[in-house]
Amino acid sequence: MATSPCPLAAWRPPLKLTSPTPCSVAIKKNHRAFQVSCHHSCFEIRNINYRPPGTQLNLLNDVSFTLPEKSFGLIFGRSGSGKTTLLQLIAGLTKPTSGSIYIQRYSDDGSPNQPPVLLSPERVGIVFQFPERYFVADNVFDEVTFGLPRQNSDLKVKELIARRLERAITSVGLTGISLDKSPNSLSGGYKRRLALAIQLVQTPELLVLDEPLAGLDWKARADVVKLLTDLKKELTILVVSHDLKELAPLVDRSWRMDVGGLLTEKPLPI
Ligand SMILES: Nc1ncnc2c1ncn2[C@@H]1O[C@H](COP(=O)(O)OP(=O)(O)OP(=O)(O)O)[C@@H](O)[C@H]1O
Repeated sequence: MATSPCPLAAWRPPLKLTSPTPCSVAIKKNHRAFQVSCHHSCFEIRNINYRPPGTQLNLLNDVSFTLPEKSFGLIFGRSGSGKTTLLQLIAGLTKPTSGSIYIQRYSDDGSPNQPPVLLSPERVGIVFQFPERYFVADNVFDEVTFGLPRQNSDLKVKELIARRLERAITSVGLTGISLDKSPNSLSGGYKRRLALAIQLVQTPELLVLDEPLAGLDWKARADVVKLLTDLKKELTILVVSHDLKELAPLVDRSWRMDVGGLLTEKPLPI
């Protein structure tokens, strides 16, 4: 795979302006020079094609894009154009017909470390549209720790699970909720927080979310937007959504998916 210099060189605002750091690029704003800290890894989706089994046409056609770590990407576009399918491919739930997804790490001087590493599905957390429909446990504790080795009696493993649980619950703001509560008894907004905690407990590096605001009232939507704003400080987030106005303040990069599975980087049409 051909590698390119750190994509931050072509990065656009919004940018985090910081004091000079290693791996930084100088930009000028209002005639003053700033240093912009560089991202040290990027998720690189390269030439993804996908043709569902038994069909004649590609649903996704040569999809390529780059998402620097701790940035927020948004994919919008017509219903049925293949956005959800792309998220499922990135999360490793479906295999692309061709193409790959990498993590490219950069050294302090901004040059790419060789070679890029294939992104393993364990590094990706996916929250489906209406995730509450997939809750399986009787209480919040079991729901969040479902995928962890809870039967392991090793004290170190138990401590690790407890730490991860606490961290996930805290980072989604579920600390005031009893872990004995039924997931289905939570409000709409809290169910979405729980769905995020289920992924965060697995400590993903990339979080992909399908329509995170769908079906919520205005208050819950505002809560989820605030939560995603906080999570963005720690994680790379890729969202598929039709709710462009509400998510716009978070968005660093956006792409439009057109029918025929063609993805193009575009500003949000708002
Ligand atoms: N395995 C498959 N076999 C056949 N068709 C499929 C398969 N997977 C997806 N499709 C079809 O591909 C199209 C794109 O689906 P997808 O859900 O990815 O679109 P989308 O852009 O997310 O739409 P929406 O915005 O409505 O959620 C749909 O028409 C879907 O039925």
